[in-house]
Amino acid sequence: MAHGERLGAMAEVSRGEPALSRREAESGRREAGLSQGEPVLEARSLYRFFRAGDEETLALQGVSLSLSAGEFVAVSGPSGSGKSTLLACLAGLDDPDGGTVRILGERLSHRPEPERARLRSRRIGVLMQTGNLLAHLTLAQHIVLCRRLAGRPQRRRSSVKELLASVGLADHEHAYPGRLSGGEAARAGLAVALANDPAVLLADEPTGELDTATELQILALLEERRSRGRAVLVASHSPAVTAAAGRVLKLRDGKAI
Ligand SMILES: Nc1ncnc2c1ncn2[C@@H]1O[C@H](COP(=O)(O)OP(=O)(O)OP(=O)(O)O)[C@@H](O)[C@H]1O
Repeated sequence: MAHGERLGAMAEVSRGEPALSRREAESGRREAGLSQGEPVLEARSLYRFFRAGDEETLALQGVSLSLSAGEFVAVSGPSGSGKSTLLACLAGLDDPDGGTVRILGERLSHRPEPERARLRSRRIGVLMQTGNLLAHLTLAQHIVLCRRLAGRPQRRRSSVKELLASVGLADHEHAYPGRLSGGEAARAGLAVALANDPAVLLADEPTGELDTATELQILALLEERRSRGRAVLVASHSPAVTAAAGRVLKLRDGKAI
């Protein structure tokens, strides 16, 4: 069984629901307004330098990539190779010193922060290793807040529950992050990143602190996103992540190798 199929089967077991049929996957893509293979995120010749006194770090040196609907790509490379810097530029959390990032054809880089934030909130989900949740908000409040910030009209109240159920947290609508286990917090962070059903999910070491079983659960959920025609990019040191991805972008010293 191919790794993707194994992850799909795991998702099925973990949620007690059948794996997606081809028709369901196609309908997911249509809902998102994406066609299979359509370029969703494009980065051209990204450069990022950091200066501290006389020291200059060349964190990214001309990295290009294209991520399409229905793709799961891993970014791997040794510590300091530029993975987090790349993800931050792709998410519009940081601005590259050179090169461009486009999301669904619209330029994200070199725009004022409020415009980048607007595009990010509507089209990109961001998942980090930790720090995805605010201590004083329940999981339902996180999701409602993300939708409001994206200017989305409130959907049915049940849609919050459905989203939480999709990551196995149906009964945690009113839970605060402090009450969650590490695995639950990781899945809750994923639900929040998916609150606006983004075309692209960018995840930076999302499984770094998780045990193997929880890592596989998260990977199964990412694979399900991919199979629904969304794009997924994960920066990670984990061999399980690179094995789950359809393609791996390797970085060394800020360059794609
Ligand atoms: N804000 C910053 N100021 C100065 N240097 C930075 C900054 N952010 C990153 N760097 C440097 O840029 C290089 C790339 O860092 P980055 O965090 O992107 O690597 P990474 O591959 O994600 O590493 P890790 O796997 O350890 O998270 C490193 O040399 C790092 O020290």
